[in-house]
Amino acid sequence: MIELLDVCYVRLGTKDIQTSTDFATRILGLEVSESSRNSRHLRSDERGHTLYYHDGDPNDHVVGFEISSNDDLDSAAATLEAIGNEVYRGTRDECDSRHVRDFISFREPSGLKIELVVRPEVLGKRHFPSRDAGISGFSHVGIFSQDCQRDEQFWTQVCNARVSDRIGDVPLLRVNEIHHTLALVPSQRGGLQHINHQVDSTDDVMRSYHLLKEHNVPIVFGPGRHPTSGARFLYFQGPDGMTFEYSVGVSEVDEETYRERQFGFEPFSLCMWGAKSNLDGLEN
Ligand SMILES: CC(C)c1ccc(C(=O)O)c(O)c1O
Ligand SMILES: [Fe+2]
Repeated sequence: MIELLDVCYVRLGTKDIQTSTDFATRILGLEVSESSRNSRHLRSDERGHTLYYHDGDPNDHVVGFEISSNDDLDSAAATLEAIGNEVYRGTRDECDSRHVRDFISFREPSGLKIELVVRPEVLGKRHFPSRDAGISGFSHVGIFSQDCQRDEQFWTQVCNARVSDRIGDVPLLRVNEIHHTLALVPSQRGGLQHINHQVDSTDDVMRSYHLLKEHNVPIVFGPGRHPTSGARFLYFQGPDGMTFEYSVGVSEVDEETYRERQFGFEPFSLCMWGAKSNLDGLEN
């Protein structure tokens, strides 16, 4: 079994690196930690980077998950190969560009590229965001799934993720004590569905709501509150059609006593305040 410790970064191709950087810094509220002509590393917490933009195809999405050691990386590669996945081992240069000691990559069943990384870099220098969005860190991702039941099996049976809740057949999966680190969202395509950053307070969610509207950033869902994790949330659209979420108050799970819950596939399961969703794959 592969043991995922946490999600650690997202890598996105973009048609326009400058527009994406402006959005990430001036709107979303991240900090550029490294810059080259055709790439940007961006920080949201103590980690060296949690989002990476590079010149390239906007459909090129990668999600990195931390695992604990090189031994675990070797056994993850063997497990994945044994079930028919093609596994690629990162070169020294590729590891350096990710600021990790080692990584392997493969594609999950709906086709999204996943990197399993060992020892992602943390910086001693204090994170200093470019705008006061109140971000406390990168927290979870939504992944498009062509078959939620099949993909849930992969994440739970191969990667030891646990179901915290299901909304219909949409599972919210945890890999540690946080309510969820990934959500599978039904779609004909694969790739990333949304990128979540936690913020400090409901005031931060509401302040950003007004700022985003002033900047004509499309609001996709919210402000609202998820009955599943309990988080107050706001979803909005960034460059290349990517959806971002701010949320605050996600619950933690006691592994010994928690029992997964089944929510109906209906609007109030997504927002207990009654906001309507325009999220791709979850419109209501
Ligand atoms: C996948 C969807 C939109 C979803 C549902 C519930 C939560 C939560 O409980 O926090 C999310 O963060 C989601 O993104
Ligand atoms: Fe989310």
